[in-house]
Amino acid sequence: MFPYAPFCVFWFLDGGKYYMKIDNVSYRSVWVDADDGWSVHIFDQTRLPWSLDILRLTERDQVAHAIRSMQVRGAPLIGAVAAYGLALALRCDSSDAAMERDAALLAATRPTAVNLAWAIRRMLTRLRLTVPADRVAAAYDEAGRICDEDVIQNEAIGRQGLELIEEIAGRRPGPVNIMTHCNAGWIATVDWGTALAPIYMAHDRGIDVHVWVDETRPRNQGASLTAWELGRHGVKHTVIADNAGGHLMQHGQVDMVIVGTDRVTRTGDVANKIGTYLKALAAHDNGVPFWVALPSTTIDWSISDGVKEIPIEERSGREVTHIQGRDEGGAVTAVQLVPDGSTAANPAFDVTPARLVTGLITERGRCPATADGLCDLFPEYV
Ligand SMILES: CSC[C@@H](O)[C@@H](O)C(=O)COP(=O)(O)O
Repeated sequence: MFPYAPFCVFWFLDGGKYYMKIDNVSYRSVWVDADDGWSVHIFDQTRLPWSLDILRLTERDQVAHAIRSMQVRGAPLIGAVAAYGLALALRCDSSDAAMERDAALLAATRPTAVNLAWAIRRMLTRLRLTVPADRVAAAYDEAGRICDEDVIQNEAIGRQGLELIEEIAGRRPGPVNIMTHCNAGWIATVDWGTALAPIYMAHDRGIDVHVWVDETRPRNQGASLTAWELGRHGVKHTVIADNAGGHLMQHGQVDMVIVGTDRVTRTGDVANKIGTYLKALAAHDNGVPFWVALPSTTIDWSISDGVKEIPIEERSGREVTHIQGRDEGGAVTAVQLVPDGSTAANPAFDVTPARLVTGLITERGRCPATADGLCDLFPEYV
């Protein structure tokens, strides 16, 4: 068995079909192999920005491992990859019992991003109505639809957010300075991204945008993924220590903040990567607009109190005690930051209360982070 293919540009898609381009080759963040028609491909995000490796996933357990270890990450993308994981599992056993077991296993790989549970639920809704003999084909079809819809939604989010950037750019000369936290770009979704989609659109339309990229300790998704994405696309950006945000806001160097999210309550509370709450507090204190970009698949309509009800993932303390980087010889290595014997706590997400959120940018439009605001855009869920 040869589950991992080294990076090679074998998945060439007709130019311009997808937004994400790496060295002029168009990609999505997850795809089914064109030759065998069933194996699932992702970029190994634990290797970025140092190396661009494609992983070929052929079994349920490889998918579960990829999600847990954050080879794939970002709320919409883990939902899409888990959907394909169920398709892979059904290739081995498409009985009712196996399907329910495999779905539960995949849904439990990470707790906070609600897109994961949503995608598995959606797969089961269709597959429970499908006879076992037809389930594999139905599963690939449904996973493909989830991916296609994610792309459409993110592009729409981009258009909605673009209006905000255009409005700032029209007010005065000079760059529009946008701060973001973690990575909510195309590598966190199937394509486009959520928080970064408006930024890419603004850049492509010739608007002068500059992004303050929070490094996003402990796993540094900002420094390693957002900076990489923006750099590939030619978007001006500056990586900052997470603690620098408040200072920059106090000195008028931030026009707006846009972040993604892993789960939004029906009342507009926002769970996102740890540290987002502190950015929202600083933005509130300095009158800086704080926007959250999300597809509706990230809304958890069943809960109202984010602080009490959103499960917060606790990850290994080693992500705090150690840091990975490239040494001067070019080797990627991890080094210890803390004294021997010091322990570390690592809550991976926090909740920003709705009162600190200027508004939500969704595929259906922008709205206040309130139950009424969400209800106006998505009346069918209420
Ligand atoms: C479009 S991705 C939105 C969020 O999922 C993102 O901001 C985030 O917090 C990702 O966390 P991660 O732990 O890297 O999966």
